[in-house]
Formats: sequence, C-alpha cells, structure tokens
Amino acid sequence: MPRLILVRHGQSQWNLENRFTGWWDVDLTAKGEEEARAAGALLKAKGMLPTLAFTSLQTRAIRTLHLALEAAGRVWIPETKDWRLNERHYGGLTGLDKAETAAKHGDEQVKIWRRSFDIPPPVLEDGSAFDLKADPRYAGIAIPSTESLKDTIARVLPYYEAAIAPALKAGEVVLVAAHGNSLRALVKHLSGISDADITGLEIPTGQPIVYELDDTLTALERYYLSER
Ligand SMILES: O=C(O)[C@@H](CO)OP(=O)(O)O
Repeated sequence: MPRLILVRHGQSQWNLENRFTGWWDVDLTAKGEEEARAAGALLKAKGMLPTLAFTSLQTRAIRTLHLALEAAGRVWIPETKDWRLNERHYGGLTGLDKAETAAKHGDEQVKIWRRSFDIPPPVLEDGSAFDLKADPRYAGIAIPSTESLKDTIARVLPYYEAAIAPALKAGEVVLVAAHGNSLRALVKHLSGISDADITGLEIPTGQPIVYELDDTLTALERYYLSER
C-alpha cells in the first residue's frame, strides 16, 4: 500500500525569534538540527524507510531532509527540490515580530493573516529588504507578493498530483520535508479537511506524519510516527 511521510522542518532561527518567515531563507537552530536528526532516527527505528524524497528550495527544509536521511541511513535516495513546496509567502509581514504585529494590529487580525483560509497578508512592497527577485534560485519563477493558504494550495496540489502522486502509485515510500503551511495544504487535501476546519490545524516541527493510502491514494490512516 502506498505510504507518504510528511515532516515539517525543525525549529528555524525565526521560529525561535517569533518572526513571520514565509519565503525568507532562514536556517535551522541547533535545536532544529536535533529535531531533524531525531525524525530520521525515528524513521529508522520504526523501519519506515523512505525510497524517494521531495523538499522545497528553502534551506531549513532541505537541511532537515538531509539531517533526517543521514540519521536514517538513507542519504543515497533520490531527492527533488521544488519551489511549489515552499512555505506560503508572508508578503509584507515577512521579517516582522509576530507579537509586536499583534500588539499593533490586534490578535484577531494577526490570526486572520496567519490562519484564515483565503485572506492573504498585505503584499510585500517593491524595494523591500525581503524582495527575492534577485535570488538565483527563483530565476524564471513568478514570485508571489503574498499568499493565503488557498493560494498556497493552488501551487502545492498540482505539484503533488504531477510529481508525488505518480511516485506513490509506482510503489515509492515518499518523504516530503517542507513547511507548516505547504504541509497544511497537503493534509487538507489528503484528509478532506474543510476550509473552515483547516484554520485549527497546526503541524509541529520535526514530527513525521505518516499517511497509509489505498491504491487510488485515498487516505486510510494518518498518524504521528512517534505515537506508534
Ligand atoms: O512564519 C512562517 O512562515 C510560518 C511558519 O513558521 O508561521 P505561521 O505559524 O504564522 O504560519
């Protein structure tokens, strides 16, 4: 039966500093590196060994994948990096302190920006220090100026259907190392979570989530590997 393993990157420097991150390329903290290694050790201990991996173009997810694969003894498996698995773009909130932003705009507004299904944060202004236009990894890509979860789903799901689903159907055990909101997009789809209910779903860092799927890739079961 097809099996898909999702892991959110370990703690990043801006998770630690409580700053809106999105597409900004922030590295793991020492704790985040440890979480990634622990995720890989858990995969090995449970015999849940991936044969193929996907990740984003962002350092925190790529390094989480590599540290986990090293701990699992699987650094040799093929991996694909794609911007469609990036974190949702946080627009004009990128780099801001989450608590200071809540003090300025109110908790309710920040909650809407963070977790509403289809209300995007304000756009990233031209000339912002967080503009990624000159970043070579995004050459030829229409970088968004902000994204809601709905916008994120609109690029994650076609990628899942085109690249990940065929690998699952071909019998690969697929590991996806990505981000809180790109993984929420996948979980929403696979578990059939409504637009209203997805606002309450949080994905913890460094915790492998396993999907047991049937041959049509309908989810039979979703569980945290640490709980088995
Ligand atoms: O800052 C971000 O990019 C994300 C993930 O860390 O934050 P949030 O929890 O608000 O989606």
